Amino acid sequence: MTDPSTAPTKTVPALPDAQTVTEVKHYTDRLFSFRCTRPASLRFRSGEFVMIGLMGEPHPETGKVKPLLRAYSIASPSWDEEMEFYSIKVPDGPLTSRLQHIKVGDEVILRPKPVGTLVHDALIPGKRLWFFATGTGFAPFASLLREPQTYEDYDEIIITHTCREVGELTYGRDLIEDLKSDELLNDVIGEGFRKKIKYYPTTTREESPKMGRITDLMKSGEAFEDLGVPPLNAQTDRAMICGNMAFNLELKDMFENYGLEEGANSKPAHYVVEKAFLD
Ligand SMILES: Cc1cc2nc3c(=O)[nH]c(=O)nc-3n(C[C@H](O)[C@H](O)[C@H](O)COP(=O)(O)OP(=O)(O)OC[C@H]3O[C@@H](n4cnc5c(N)ncnc54)[C@H](O)[C@@H]3O)c2cc1C
Repeated sequence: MTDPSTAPTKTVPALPDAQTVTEVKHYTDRLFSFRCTRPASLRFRSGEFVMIGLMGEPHPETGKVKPLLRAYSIASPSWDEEMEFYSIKVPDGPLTSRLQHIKVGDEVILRPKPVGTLVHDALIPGKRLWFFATGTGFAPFASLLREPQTYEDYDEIIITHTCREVGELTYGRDLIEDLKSDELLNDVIGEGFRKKIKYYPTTTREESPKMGRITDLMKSGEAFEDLGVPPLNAQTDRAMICGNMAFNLELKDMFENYGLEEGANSKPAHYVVEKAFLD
């Protein structure tokens, strides 16, 4: 029998950068959102992402545990007292197969080093701001839609969100509905801010009022007709893209044809792109 006083210790150390979960909402069997406490020292620009995660399993021999971290867009605006994230549930995904089971009071790891290109600083001034998202790519725009600067800088904000099924639009739809009663935006911008928002959700598989990929709907001109705006041009339009790789590349190609140039933090221009996930 092993003497407990000499057995190797397998205690899990206190979590570094631990934050406490304050709210969890599930939307579909593939999507959920959660809120957690915000590190006191964390400053970020709306639209940026951080690394978040959970501790991995202890190594069977050494007992050592390493954090399992993934990039996540911050879905809450820069002024929020808490942090919000909008997440996929990948059934066999190393992180999200576990993260999807978090509950209020649990701890998550949050590395307080925000980065990203989907920020106002990476765009030059314009009149109309477009957000193009697929799936969880809506997350950075959930942050920017609650950021007063978005409404200070632009006359019109158009948010397009393409998902396979109607239920996958719920997080974005609820958020835009809640903006109607957003007191901070009302106080800072005035009640006219609501009139600046145009929301254009589409589905590709399940039947909904507007079906189709946004790229196809733009190529045919249908999206512009529905929205009552002309196709994008470098004088008036600025855009942020956050979707899967194929979506990002197709839109980039279309934007170059419209005469828009890609911007970056170091060189602001007409549009910016970020991947919603790695592949
Ligand atoms: C800059 C950046 C920002 C990101 N922001 C978010 C975010 O706000 N919310 C979020 O859920 N994920 C986001 N991701 C993806 C995230 O980092 C993880 O990939 C995701 O949480 C799954 O982790 P996992 O360990 O369970 O599976 P992984 O091993 O990371 O992924 C397994 C597979 O699942 C698929 N997948 C991963 N993420 C997604 C996704 N979001 N939507 C659809 N399919 C996916 C991919 O095919 C991937 O190969 C972001 C990625 C990048 C690069």
